[in-house]
Amino acid sequence: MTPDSTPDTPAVACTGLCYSFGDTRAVDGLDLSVGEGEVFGLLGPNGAGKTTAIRCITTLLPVPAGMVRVFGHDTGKDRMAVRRLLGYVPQQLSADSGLTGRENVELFARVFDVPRRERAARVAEALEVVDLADAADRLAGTYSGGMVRRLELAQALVSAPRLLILDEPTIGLDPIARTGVWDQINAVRAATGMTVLVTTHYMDEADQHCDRVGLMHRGRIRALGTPTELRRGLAERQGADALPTLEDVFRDVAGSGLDDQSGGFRDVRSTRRTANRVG
Ligand SMILES: Nc1ncnc2c1ncn2[C@@H]1O[C@H](COP(=O)(O)OP(=O)(O)OP(=O)(O)O)[C@@H](O)[C@H]1O
Repeated sequence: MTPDSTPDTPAVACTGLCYSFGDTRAVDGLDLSVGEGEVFGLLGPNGAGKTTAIRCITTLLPVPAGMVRVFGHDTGKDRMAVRRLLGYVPQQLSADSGLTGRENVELFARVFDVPRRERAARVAEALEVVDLADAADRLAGTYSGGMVRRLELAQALVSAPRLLILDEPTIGLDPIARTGVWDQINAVRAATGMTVLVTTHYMDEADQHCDRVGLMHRGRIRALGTPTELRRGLAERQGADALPTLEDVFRDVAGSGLDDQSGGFRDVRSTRRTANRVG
């Protein structure tokens, strides 16, 4: 616990967060609270503002309007304290193909100030957790897309963060590799009680793995709850017998906006970005 936090202090609290790129209002008054120990899914189409919000939470972007706190620390005033508490797996490639898996994780251990004496053991442990111990001394450039994603997870985990933030961790992976990545995330969470904030386009994954989800559209959360609450809520509003899917819920919330310039759930843009990333 930090000096500013109590057992009820949320892992992440955004209040009225706004961020613009020129005339584009990427995040538009975002209110969000993620409880400690939750797996929270931030969902939405391309351009909804998910990555921008995540970058504000991770302190990579400033917070020009509103407030963001991580375990009670103001990201504007206490940037280093926030950074020490979190592990971040960005959409862009963060592993170096010219280094071995172990060397990649060692690099992160040094950057995140893992004490020198503990470093080798912590690196080995992180690689073991993501099931890469046997491949640890191979060049990352020889890894499959799923292995690269798991290596990036090990990089984020080596500093033993209290909050793990993953931006589209499974996009572009085949279904077996997607399951593998989620297995590792769930295993770590079960072992450590760590809070997980994840963005994804895959509604089925959010439904299966997230305790709560926030459906984001045009810079704001438009619906919030457990996947089952949101699906039951729509069934009641529609008087439907069968339970709708989360994707149905999102279409109901976002309406025709999904078909405009913001893109659709499976917009090719992100897939292409990831194909480049792991290629
Ligand atoms: N560096 C930038 N410069 C200008 N506009 C940007 C920049 N980054 C994002 N935007 C714009 O801000 C809006 C929100 O983008 P953001 O990447 O946060 O959305 P997203 O929900 O993460 O989408 P995706 O799923 O494609 O990653 C979009 O309209 C996008 O075009």
